[in-house]
Amino acid sequence: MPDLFQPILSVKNMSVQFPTLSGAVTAVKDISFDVGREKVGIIGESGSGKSTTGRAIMRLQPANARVVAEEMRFEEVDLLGASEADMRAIRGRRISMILQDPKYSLNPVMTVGEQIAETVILHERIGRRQARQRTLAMLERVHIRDPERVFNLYPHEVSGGMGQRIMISMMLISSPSLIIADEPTSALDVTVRQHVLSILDDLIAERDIGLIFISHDLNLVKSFCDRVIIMYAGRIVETLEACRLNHATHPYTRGLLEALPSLDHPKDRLQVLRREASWAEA
Ligand SMILES: Nc1ncnc2c1ncn2[C@@H]1O[C@H](COP(=O)(O)OP(=O)(O)OP(=O)(O)O)[C@@H](O)[C@H]1O
Repeated sequence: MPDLFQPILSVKNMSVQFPTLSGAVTAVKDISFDVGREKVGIIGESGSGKSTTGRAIMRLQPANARVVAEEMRFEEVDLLGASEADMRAIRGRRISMILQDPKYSLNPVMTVGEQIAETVILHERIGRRQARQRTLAMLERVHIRDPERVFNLYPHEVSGGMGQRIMISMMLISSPSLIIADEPTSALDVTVRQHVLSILDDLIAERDIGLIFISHDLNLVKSFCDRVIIMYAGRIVETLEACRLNHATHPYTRGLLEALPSLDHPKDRLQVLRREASWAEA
């Protein structure tokens, strides 16, 4: 039985810089956080450094990016010192990433079933017949009603919601301990989104997986995650239990909460979000 409170991932004082023609851009500034077997949301407006954080953990940042940290540890692995071969063994097998649009993550010229089966064959070195059985079972697990038929479909033949369920099955079939989901449902409409999220929720609870859920949707993160990290201009300004989000003290988080539309208390005008340069400083 895994220790639910033991961090799977520990990041200490991580910064990420990109050289640009007009000088270095520090996209992530000195951030520290842990993730256990829990759902941690990372929230912040566009450009606040959420995706850069996710990619740096996977070591998938562009070649010119500079990542520095005091520590980046995933289970027993020192992510800072790991070789590219070590990372290839970790990506997809022990840490998986679910991105916004399955269209761009799935191979367009392979059926979805073949792609999932390939993943199992690659990671577990099992035979084709066994991989096919595992794939069909996993498709069923993400509530795909006719897995034999869906196995033979190409990515362009599936809807957005089904595509995302296929991605989830592909990312979970190798039983990772950490999943990084970057805006996984923002391309879906509300009812499909709820369905996809409840499937993801069941699977990660059943397997004690840690989840980093990157989003700009405060309401969604509030209801779906256990803890929320709020980023502003590359910094973590506040970390809270999701159920305590309404008691947030940082003025940026308060601004985000106050900008949410509410049916109970309709507002004539939405507030303009307050921003201060000092929040992005140490
Ligand atoms: N390859 C790059 N070169 C230069 N700057 C970059 C690069 N990638 C990201 N940045 C900059 O880093 C900052 C953080 O970007 P990032 O994509 O992590 O933000 P984000 O919070 O995920 O935003 P969004 O919600 O729009 O995806 C931005 O200012 C962005 O312009």
